[in-house]
Amino acid sequence: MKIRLDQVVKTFDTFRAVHGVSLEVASGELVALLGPSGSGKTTILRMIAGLEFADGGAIYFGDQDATAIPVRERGVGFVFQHYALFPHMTVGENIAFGMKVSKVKRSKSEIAARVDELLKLVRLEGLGNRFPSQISGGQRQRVALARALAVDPKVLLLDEPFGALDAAVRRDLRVWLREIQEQLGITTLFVTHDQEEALDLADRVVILSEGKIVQEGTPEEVTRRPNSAFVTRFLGDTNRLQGQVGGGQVQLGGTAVAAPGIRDGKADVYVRPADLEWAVEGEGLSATVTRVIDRPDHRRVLAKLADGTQIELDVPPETRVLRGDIGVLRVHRANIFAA
Ligand SMILES: Nc1ncnc2c1ncn2[C@@H]1O[C@H](COP(=O)(O)OP(=O)(O)OP(=O)(O)O)[C@@H](O)[C@H]1O
Repeated sequence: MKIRLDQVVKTFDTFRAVHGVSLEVASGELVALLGPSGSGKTTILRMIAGLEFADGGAIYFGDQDATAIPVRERGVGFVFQHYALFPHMTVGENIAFGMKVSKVKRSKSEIAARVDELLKLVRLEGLGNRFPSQISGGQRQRVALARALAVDPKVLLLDEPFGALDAAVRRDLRVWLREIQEQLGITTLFVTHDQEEALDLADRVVILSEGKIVQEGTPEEVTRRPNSAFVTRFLGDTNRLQGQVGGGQVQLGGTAVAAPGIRDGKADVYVRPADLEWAVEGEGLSATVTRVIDRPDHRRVLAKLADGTQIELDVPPETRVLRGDIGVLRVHRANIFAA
């Protein structure tokens, strides 16, 4: 099922939370809505589900205007971060709940067979008789997904479903969710404020700020070609340097970095920590190391340029670098915006 939003607007009292958002999610696609807190992600999802009404624009399910489709008939499965399971029901009963209240009548044995099938799909075979308090947080979110999938939704809406879980469990669940989504081919919208999660999971990422879409594209497009300083900063750690563009290049400490399509004049040059190289001598920006932080797969070096600018760069874990060392930084890649 394809979903299309056309110039959707939502205002709460006098506050406009969503400003004319247009968006298309192809059938079977997994799209992440990514943005800082308050950017309107949840409001957009709730409007698609029919839990909130748009006060401008339109939402289409396939070619049909969604306002004409009652919430229960939209065929939407929802999983929220805090969409608690019914605590007094077993895992199996939780999964069966939607089927029992659905307009589509199923026999007891049909429901039991479907519950078994879903338990297998979410890899919780044998746990059907446990209560939610007797399983882990990650397992509970898998039950929540099975419950959402029980009634064969055409669209799956996930609102920070792994938000409350620890980092390692989140990563496992991401891989698992992607596999299930591909297996079922179900159109999915996933809300998150976690860049890594969005980039890992999605076919396409839609970045929101203050109720507006500021960029959308594949993970590769948005990471390699962010269209603004906001997107560049939001997608990950970055350094900001001042530069002067001339003839399609910007000069940084004696090295030229390509600045295609940027008009001559002052520019902000954003450089990710991994796109800087540390050298003891040679051409580059002179810097003094102020701190070294060891991380599992690299060393993060904090350094100061001659003009006092603080810089962060990542070097391989075995690099010999100490606080107080003086060297040079070379820029390998940058995102440049006219200032
Ligand atoms: N029922 C409501 N009444 C008034 N304002 C609301 C209501 N729901 C949301 N808002 C406001 O609309 C804006 C967008 O909220 P929304 O929950 O959609 O953002 P979000 O991007 O999902 O944020 P988060 O990541 O924190 O969940 C916020 O400023 C929020 O305070």
